Amino acid sequence: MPDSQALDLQAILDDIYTALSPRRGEGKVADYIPPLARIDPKKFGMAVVTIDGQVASVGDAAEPFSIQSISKVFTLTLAMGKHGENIWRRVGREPSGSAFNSIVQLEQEGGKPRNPFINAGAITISDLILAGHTPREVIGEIVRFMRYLANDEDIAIDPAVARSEAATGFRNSALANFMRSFGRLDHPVEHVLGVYFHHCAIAMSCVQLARAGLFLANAGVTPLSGHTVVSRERAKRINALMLTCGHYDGSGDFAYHVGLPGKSGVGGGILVVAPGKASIAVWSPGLNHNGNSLLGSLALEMLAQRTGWSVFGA
Ligand SMILES: NC(=O)CC[C@H](N)C(=O)O
Repeated sequence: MPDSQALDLQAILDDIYTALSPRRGEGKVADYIPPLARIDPKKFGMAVVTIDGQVASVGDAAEPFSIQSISKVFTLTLAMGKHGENIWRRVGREPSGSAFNSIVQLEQEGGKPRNPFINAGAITISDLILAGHTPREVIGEIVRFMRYLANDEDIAIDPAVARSEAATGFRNSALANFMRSFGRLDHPVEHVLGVYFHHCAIAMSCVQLARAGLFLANAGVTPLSGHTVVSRERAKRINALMLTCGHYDGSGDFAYHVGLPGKSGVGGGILVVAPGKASIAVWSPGLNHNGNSLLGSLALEMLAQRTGWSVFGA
């Protein structure tokens, strides 16, 4: 299999774009957050940024979209930075096998979420990063972290999406109150959800997202600045969680077809890490039955086949 230097990534992305063009609009756009329901279902963007600095992109790769649950990779990174391995007292690291917003398992398991990527787990992570801070400070910190990682000051929260999530987030509110009833949140539910809704409402383009994920592909060091974001060990662990839990109850299927650590969001984005090679982001708003981007998953399967980047072998 060729190394990434020898791959014509732009040609690969162009081929994927052409092959999937007739299928644009397939899947179901998330409609429980009203501003997401208004996004053109035919949007499609994809970007690959290699650790040695190559950038390839196609379609709507420069257009910001709501990153939603992809933000959970970055809040997990911040929480690990603040609390280290102690976070595992509060949240598990096993695939849930149930929907991203399920409440059933949470009751059976005493209010301890299965992993940091399902909604209950990410709400717990928001509670952890709130320690000693106001919601406003923490929200600012998360946005600054995204700007720093992507090396791009233009990244911001979409306030309409954040407001809408707060207005319609009955299920998330139920999850948070439920955990609080088990004594599993340290801060007021409104504060925790305020942080959670705002980080889900961050808007980024595929290019910005792929740049932000580079540290996970490069053993914890972002090649954009040369800074160490996390240790090599921690980067591996975050990738492991993305592989096993990043697509909710579709994580096994994603590993089977794509074979790379990835994290999806209901905005239709997916961030994928090819360790030692590249960071990849794709955006196509139509979702499959697990709430993961339908065409995005197909595009990544095609990319993994063409590049030989699967972590399970070329
Ligand atoms: N899967 C997702 O992207 C879900 C995130 C969304 N903000 C929610 O809480 O429902």
